[in-house]
Order: sequence, then C-alpha cells, then structure tokens
Amino acid sequence: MCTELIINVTASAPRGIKTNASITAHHANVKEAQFGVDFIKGFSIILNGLDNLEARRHVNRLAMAAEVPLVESGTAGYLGQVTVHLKNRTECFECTPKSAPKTYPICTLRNTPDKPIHCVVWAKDLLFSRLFGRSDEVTDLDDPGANEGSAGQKEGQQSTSNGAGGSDTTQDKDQNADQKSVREGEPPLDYAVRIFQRAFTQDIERLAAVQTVWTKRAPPKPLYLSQLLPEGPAAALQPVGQAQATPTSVCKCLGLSNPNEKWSPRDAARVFLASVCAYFEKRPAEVGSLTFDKDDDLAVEFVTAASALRSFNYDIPTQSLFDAKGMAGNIIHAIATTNAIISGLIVIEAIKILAGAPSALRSTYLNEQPSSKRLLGPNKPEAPKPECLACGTATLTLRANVHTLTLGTLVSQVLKRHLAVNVPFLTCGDFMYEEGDGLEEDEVASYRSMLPRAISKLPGGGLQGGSILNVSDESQHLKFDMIIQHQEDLPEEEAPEGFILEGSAPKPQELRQQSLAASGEGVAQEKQQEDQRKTPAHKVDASGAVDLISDGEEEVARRQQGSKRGAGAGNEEGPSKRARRDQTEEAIVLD
Ligand SMILES: Nc1ncnc2c1ncn2[C@@H]1O[C@H](COP(=O)(O)OP(=O)(O)OP(=O)(O)O)[C@@H](O)[C@H]1O
Ligand SMILES: [Zn+2]
Repeated sequence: MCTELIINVTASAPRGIKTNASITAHHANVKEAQFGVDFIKGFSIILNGLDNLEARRHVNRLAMAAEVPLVESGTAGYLGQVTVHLKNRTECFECTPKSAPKTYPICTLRNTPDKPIHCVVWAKDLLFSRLFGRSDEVTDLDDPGANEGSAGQKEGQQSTSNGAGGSDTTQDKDQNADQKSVREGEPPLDYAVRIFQRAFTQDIERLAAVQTVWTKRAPPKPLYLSQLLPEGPAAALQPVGQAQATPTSVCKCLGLSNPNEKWSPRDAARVFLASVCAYFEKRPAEVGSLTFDKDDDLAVEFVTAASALRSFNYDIPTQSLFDAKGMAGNIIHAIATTNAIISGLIVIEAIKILAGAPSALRSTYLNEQPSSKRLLGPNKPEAPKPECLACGTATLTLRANVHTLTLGTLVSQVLKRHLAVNVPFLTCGDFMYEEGDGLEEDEVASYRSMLPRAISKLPGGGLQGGSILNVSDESQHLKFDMIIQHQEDLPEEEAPEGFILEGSAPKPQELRQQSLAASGEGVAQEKQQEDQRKTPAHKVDASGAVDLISDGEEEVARRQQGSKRGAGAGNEEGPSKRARRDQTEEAIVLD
C-alpha cells in the first residue's frame, strides 16, 4: 500500500510560523476519492515527495483545482529539482510535458528478448502478474507465450496460423488462461512444475520451431527440468541446513544467501519452483491480487529466478538478485547530499509561500556537474501555458488507425498511462464510457465488454476520423477534448504503441528515450542544459568552495537557516537510501 504523509502546518500570520505543528499521517493512495479537491483545499501548501509521474500529475491537478500552492521535488542520483506551482501565476507541473515512460515492444518481450532488461520486465510484468495478479486485469499482454511464433503481430490483428501453436483467438486465450491458473486440488509444487514446463520448455520449443523468426539470430533453447533437477523437484527443494522457507523468502533455505551471486540454471529453477510454492502455501490470500513490489523479497526472488531462466533460454547474461531487484524496482541509488539539498530547498520555497512572498519563489535544478562552479540553477517560475492539459485549455489530437485501436488501449494506454487520467468519463455523440465506484455491476460489465472493441465499432457510431471525444475526470477536476485522426498505417518508429498523441503530451520521439522524469531525473537533465545557459556568472568564495545558493535565495536561506552556504556538497554517496524511478517506467508496447 502506498503511503503519503500529509503535513498540516498552520501559519499563524503572514510573516510568522508557529513552532508547533500538528501532523496527521494518512496511509493510503493519494488517488483515492477521499483525497479529492475538498480535502486538498484544507491545506495551505502541498509538498510533494512522490516517486511516480502518475501520482505527481494527479496531485498537480488537484492542487490546480483547489488553488493550493504546490512545491514539487525529485531526486535521481546527483540530480535534483524543486519546482513551485501556483494556479494562474506560474506554470504547473504539467505545463512542460514530461517524457513518457520507457516502453518495450511486447513482441520483443514475448518472442525475441536480447537484453537482460527484457527478461526482467517479462518476468515482472508478464509472468508475475499473470500468475499472482488480478485476473480481471490480465490481458493477452500478460499471457507469456500466448503469441509466440507470431512476431511482428500488431494490436487488433488476429495472428495468422504459424504452425507453432501461437494464436490470439478468444478460445486460445481462454485455454492459455486456464493453463496458467492453478487447477482445483492441484498441489502447489505440481502447479509450479507445470508453469515451469510451459514457460521455459514448451513455449520455447514452439517458438524455436518457427524458422522465419530466427534467420538473423540463434533460436532459443528450451530448459528441461528433468536435466536440471534429476533427483526430482521435491528432493531438489529440500531445505539446506536448518533454514526454513518463510512467507517472504525461499533463498536462504535453498542455501542461496549471497544477493550478488549469479545463479546457475539449476538454482534458478529451484528458486522459481520454491517461490511459486511459497506464494500458494504461505500467502494464498494474496494470490490473485498481487502487484510486483520491490520490497517484497519473495517477489524479487521469483522475478530474479524467472528472468534468469528466460536468460538461459535466450543465451542472455543473467543478473544477480541484487541487480535484478534494481532493474525490476527501477532503483537508482540515491546520493544523501542530493536529498539533503533538495529537502532544504523544499523548505525554503515553502517558507516563502507561507510568508507570502511569491515574487521570491524559485524553481531550482541541482546539476550533476557544477556549471561555472555553481551546483544550483534557480529560476523564476515560468508563466502558465495556455495549452496545458492540467491548468489550461488543451485540445489533444490522437492519431491512430480507428479500426485497430481498441477502447481498452485508448483507456489504459492513452488516457491512464500517457495522460495520467484517474477515473475516465468519455462521451462522443451517443457513445459513453464510464468508470468509478458509483456504478452498478451490470454497468461495469457493460463498459468492460466494450474494451476489446475497435474504437470505430463502439456504440453510437463509434469514434471515427474527425470525431471529438470529450474526456473528463471528476476526481481530478479535469476536462479536455481529444480530436481523433484516422491514419491507416503509422510507422512503427514513430508510433511504437500504435498511436500518436499530439498536444500537451509527450512527443513521439520522447517515447524512445530513457525516461527518468518521474523521479525528477528526466526533468533535471532536460533543464540542466537550459539552466547552464541561464545561470549567471557567480562568485567563488575565498576557499574556492562551490556556491550552492545564489542571489535572492542566498539571502532567504541565510535568514531562515542561519547557516553558511554549503561547500563541496554532492560528493558523498548515501548507501542506505535509494531513490526510485517511476514505478511504471518500464511499460510494454505492442509492436
Ligand atoms: N499514489 C500514491 N499515493 C500515496 N503515496 C504514494 C503514491 N505513489 C507513491 N507514493 C509514495 O511516494 C513515496 C516516494 O518515496 P521514495 O521515492 O523515497 O520511495 P520509498 O518506497 O519510500 O523508498 P525507496 O524507493 O527508497 O525504497 C513513497 O512513500 C510512496 O509510497
Ligand atoms: Zn499547466
């Protein structure tokens, strides 16, 4: 469960701050309805310390709707930023579109992985969620091996018969789903063995037989459990020494306690089987509702093992548990001093807001390398952008093939993933689509049944080229129009996801870039160059120390902190703290 601490600091007068603060912690998802605009209006200021773009955009929209000042922040290694956002006075967090999350083509993940990250993302986003996640969220994307042999298939297309068993028909999907589900009365170890054989033996055998896929590279090699564990799965999982499997870890009991060690195929198979068993035997109530959590050791062990087995299939270098955890959890190691500097700057900006000094506000970017011996680049916040989705009146254009783009992709990828819409309400002529808690069961079922349909085939005439789709989200007080533009063939390089969003949305080419935006790094990197140009020449003090704080801020900081400016900061590593990139940074696209 996500947590966020909302601190309610009461300012007694414009220029003073009470020394006593009452702190109320809410352990919940900030996107829940209870934290809507009315709740936000009860605060004088919002200080964001979130680690994902989706939540940050959500809070930004609430802050704009409630007209509560927002101090946004993020760090990523040596980079960091603090930005300040006031409705109608400054740009909001979304006025500058952020890079979209890094995406991986689904066909690469499913059929032709060639990098360790492809195996980790496959294990985490496809296999883990398929086995332990919510069944109503399982799509064909989550079904490993379902379309093996149909490389190059596009969304909305039926795969052609390929003689390798890959198929995309509803019937086959049902069969696939059934093959991945535990059968009634099936012992967990039998289930784990069956899944192993399906994922690492049979699917690979089928795929390797499709010669057209392997003209330029070697086909994958199946793994056989009988060769890896000749003594039999049960005997291979016997605890080593006194250690026992726990609900949260199986590694120690299998004698694998070094997180930096790379596992052999045999050990990866043992961890895979043992971790599947542990979920079903020790945490059965959670099975069916799990999402990958890097802090759940068992999930990390499963993903490391599955990813290693997949890597052995494809002859890709494997990762240690430590490295796989970093990749799966999007962990980048934090620098203690970066976090300290950014925390200090958040407080400085908050004080300016509470003290009623909006003209002193600065958005500050912490550079990795001092520019003219200056680490911080403070700028006056820019003006709001009228074309902004969140604080202006944006009209977006969606270019796609309306006969193949499904409503499901429109909702989950275009609206939720790219535009951070929380609870979409869509209308266009007689067509309506709605989500939310207030719906009756039959309404939910009826809306869900529309998701697999191409948007041109939706009720009420569908969405065709030239249609204007009205999108709103009451939970974010968000409303905008989206013009649908039909385009029969979109080049894959331009539109890896099968659509192009224009307007206040990431540019298509940004989709290809490594995105660090959610943690702040992407933004910091983008701004770094700009700031280096803008940053005025500075003074070096007698000790040659780097001037951390400039001009107006120097004055405020001295007054408020009573401290001398820092020297030589940013050089120490903080091993105990990690910063995390966007949880959704690695996503999957159809190719
Ligand atoms: N939708 C959300 N609602 C509430 N809190 C959220 C939401 N999304 C993210 N958060 C919170 O944002 C915080 C981000 O902090 P941080 O980057 O330090 O991550 P962490 O999980 O606390 O620590 P680490 O990643 O270092 O292990 C976390 O406490 C996380 O729970
Ligand atoms: Zn804006």
